[in-house]
Amino acid sequence: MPPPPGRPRSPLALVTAVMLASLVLLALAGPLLWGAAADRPDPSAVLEGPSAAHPFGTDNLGRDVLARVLTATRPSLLLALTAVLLGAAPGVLLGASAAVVGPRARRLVTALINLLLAFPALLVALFLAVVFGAGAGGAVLALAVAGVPGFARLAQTLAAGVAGTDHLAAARVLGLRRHRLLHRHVLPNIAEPLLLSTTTAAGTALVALSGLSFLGLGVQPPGYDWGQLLNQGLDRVYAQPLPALAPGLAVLYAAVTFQLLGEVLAGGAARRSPAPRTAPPPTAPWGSPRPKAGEGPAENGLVLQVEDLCVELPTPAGTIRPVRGVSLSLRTGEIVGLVGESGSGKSLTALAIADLLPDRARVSRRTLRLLGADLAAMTPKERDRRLATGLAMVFQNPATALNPSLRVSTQLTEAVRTHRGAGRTEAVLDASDALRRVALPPAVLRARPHQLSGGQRQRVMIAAALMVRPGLVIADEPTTALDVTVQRQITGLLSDLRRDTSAAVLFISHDVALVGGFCDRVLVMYAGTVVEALPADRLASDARHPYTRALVASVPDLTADRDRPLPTVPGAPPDPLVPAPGCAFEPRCPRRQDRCAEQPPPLESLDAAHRVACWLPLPAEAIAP
Ligand SMILES: Nc1ncnc2c1ncn2[C@@H]1O[C@H](COP(=O)(O)OP(=O)(O)OP(=O)(O)O)[C@@H](O)[C@H]1O
Repeated sequence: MPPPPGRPRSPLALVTAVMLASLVLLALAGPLLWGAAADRPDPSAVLEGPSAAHPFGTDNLGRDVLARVLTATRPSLLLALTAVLLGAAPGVLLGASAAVVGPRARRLVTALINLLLAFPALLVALFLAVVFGAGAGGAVLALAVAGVPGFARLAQTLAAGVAGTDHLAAARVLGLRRHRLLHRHVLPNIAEPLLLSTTTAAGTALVALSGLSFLGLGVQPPGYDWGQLLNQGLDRVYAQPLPALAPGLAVLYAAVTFQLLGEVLAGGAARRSPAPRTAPPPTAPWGSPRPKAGEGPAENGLVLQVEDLCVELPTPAGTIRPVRGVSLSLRTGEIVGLVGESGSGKSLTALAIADLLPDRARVSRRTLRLLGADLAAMTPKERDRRLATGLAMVFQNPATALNPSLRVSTQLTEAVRTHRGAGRTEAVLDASDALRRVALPPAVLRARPHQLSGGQRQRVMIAAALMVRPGLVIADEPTTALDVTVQRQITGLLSDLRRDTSAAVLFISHDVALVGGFCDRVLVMYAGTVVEALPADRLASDARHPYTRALVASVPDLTADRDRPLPTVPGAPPDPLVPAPGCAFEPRCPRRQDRCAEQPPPLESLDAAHRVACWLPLPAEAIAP
């Protein structure tokens, strides 16, 4: 338990360390030092009270009680720890599995845990101890089984937190199998709190085990543990309290030690802070060319084809339709921006394409083709495989998109090892090449995410995307959490990725200026639909939808009067629970007419490259250059 640098070791930690060390020493040395005295009967000193020779008296065979208590440290601790570990292992596996199994199995696991928790653990332990028969083995097994539901519930709750993280979503996109998701991504991230609980549970198990021995259900003579010594001492507790007090104090001492250990470990975990950050290196040019992207051939150059994508989500207030008939397509080597205000449905569109929406979401689409393959017609397994090899996601927050417990090398190599069957050395060489392409030194392979800056982490995410050689990269606000200089570096990297691998990039952002300067085409989303699609270089000068125009106008430029508030799109986005019968932008639109409130406008072509969904699009000449 090393304290964080510069912090004094707390007195509690010191006391705990001393208590723990004394217990360990006693457990190791007790039988050697006092074992003989503990087992040596002395008919001349039967049931004696405290004396200089026997500070805690003797038992009914004249054996020294103190020697027996000290010798019993080892079996008492070993049995308690065994019971905890035997209960924790299946409990944790059962609970944590809920984060990686399908919805039906998850419901089953939850129901099973709820059912098991309905029975009080102590009663279960007592009942099972009777069923298994009196003895140390039966008592340990009974306590282990009784402890399973508690560990399962704890692991389930902790794993639910990991289940919603971007790094698990990213690992799912990579198509990792369930057992790998479990032992690589879920268990390492819940290990710390589980360890803390196991420590405190060891104290509880010790008391419970002593209780069972005390009741005659645990360790049987000639073996003995603290509970059994307590039982023997209790017969004469009124006449001579010390023989009963000694094992009682030992149980208390060990239980308090485990409790304190849990407290100290928890305090240490809370204090542990990320390592100092280092500045990202400047963007370097790409190295040697990579093989072209994607596993399958793009159909007519089309990497992604989505038609009429709809998402429905049940919420406590009612069902919402945050994505309503989105159609989009991306060609090889194309960077397409998806822009819109917060809540317009950009992320849900991306998640629906990547099959990463929560189970309760209902998704429908007329067409969903990735690299020529019809995802909608595939079995879930085939779809997972196609998505894993054809699509890579780069998430907004690189801090959560990388698994904090794994080294960068593991995170980069696991997908290629899984899907391409690449050997470890080949995968590591590939990973170091991918890092070089995002201008990170190979030393980063040994780092854990918290040792990297935000920009470096996002580079690692892009390197991970490079590793699977995807045909399509979906980058969901990948630069939002980064400063402007690093933003430019990251968009530069994505451009290079497109150039060198021909991957198509769907770049999601609410930053119209960024998208206009970096993408080939832009799709503008409002209230779950695409309202305008046009070449990026025409965004600033040729947008025809009043909403797009308002978005563009809200971007400050260097000539903006700094004394005046920045322009915003007037009004608020519509309530997703109350869909408008007509154009969703109508209440905020300066050009609205009766028809706009009655009928939703279709997305119609203005020219070969420009489509707009508006009954009254702005005329070209009305727009300032
Ligand atoms: N898991 C969810 N459950 C219920 N509603 C959700 C869920 N995820 C998103 N929504 C709602 O769906 C709508 C669209 O959300 P989405 O995240 O796609 O928007 P966005 O355009 O990506 O916004 P942002 O730029 O803020 O990420 C919002 O109204 C949001 O509140």
